[in-house]
Amino acid sequence: MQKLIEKANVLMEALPWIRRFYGKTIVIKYGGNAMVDEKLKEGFARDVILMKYIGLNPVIVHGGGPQIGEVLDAMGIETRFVQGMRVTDAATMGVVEMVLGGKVNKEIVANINAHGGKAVGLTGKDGGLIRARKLEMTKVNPETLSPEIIDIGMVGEVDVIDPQVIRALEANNFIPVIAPVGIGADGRSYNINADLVAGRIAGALQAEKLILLTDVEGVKDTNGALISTIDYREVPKLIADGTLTGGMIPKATCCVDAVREGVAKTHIIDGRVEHACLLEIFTDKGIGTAIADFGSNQA
Ligand SMILES: Nc1ncnc2c1ncn2[C@@H]1O[C@H](COP(=O)(O)OP(=O)(O)O)[C@@H](O)[C@H]1O
Ligand SMILES: CC(=O)N[C@@H](CCC(=O)OP(=O)(O)O)C(=O)O
Repeated sequence: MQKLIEKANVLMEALPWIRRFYGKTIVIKYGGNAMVDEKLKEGFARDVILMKYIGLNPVIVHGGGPQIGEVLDAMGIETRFVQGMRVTDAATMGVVEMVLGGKVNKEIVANINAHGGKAVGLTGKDGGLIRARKLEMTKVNPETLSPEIIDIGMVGEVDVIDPQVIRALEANNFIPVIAPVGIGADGRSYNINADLVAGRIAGALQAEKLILLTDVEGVKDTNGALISTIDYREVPKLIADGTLTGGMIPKATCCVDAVREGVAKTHIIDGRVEHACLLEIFTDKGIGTAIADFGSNQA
């Protein structure tokens, strides 16, 4: 009997959060282990469906860097990254679009639908969702010490998000699943980092939350301890002092941008944990690192 009461208590813990987030949009960047491990994949699909059934509006933006890498390898096409971005020539762009917009996107859609949801897959081309422009990347020349533009091909950044197609899907109870491929004013496809797309979509939708799933517990301090909350104004300092490095820099920066655009709270959480999204949204303590406006006097 006690066990049953404990189960009821767990459900009751969720009640204030369900009330608070009812009708609200939650943008989730899906990637890493959560997208390859069978058990985690199933758990993610069920989490998203549960969210939808209790009245939240989940919007999924997915990555797929490793999956693109595998296909490029099999085709004998070399790939390299500059400042975390894949150098994307015409042949690579073809593979990116095929893998992200095709295989990866449809697998996620099929997984959600197999568990009772109604997901619809899109790329940024559908409904004019993601208007992109070429990413101008600069690098400091070590000899002249002046910044130089380096050409990394068809890598884009988000110019404008037109959320109309997402609103139309939400209104009809569909779950949008978005591949990070945009279209330029020139009609060409652009390969965009998935975290950046998730951040801008969250901003355009004025989402309640942006959740980035990754393969670490969250943001850690220099001793390796998890930092549970970070005021968004502190992020530049954490980058400058070397607490945040590598792939965590664009993630945290995209959280800061989303907060600036009006997203109430952003989270970097561990996608290796089963039901990570539910634990973040519906429990009092949550998991991972929250980046938001916690007030400027917070450490
Ligand atoms: N302060 C930090 N806390 C946690 N991870 C960090 C930190 N600084 C750098 N990292 C690195 O950032 C990585 C996450 O970024 P990335 O590999 O790009 O994630 P993903 O592939 O999930 O998009 C972690 O695996 C870790 O190596
Ligand atoms: C420009 C650029 O690097 N685009 C990424 C898009 C996919 C992505 O972001 O996937 P992850 O989230 O799994 O890294 C790429 O080509 O890998």
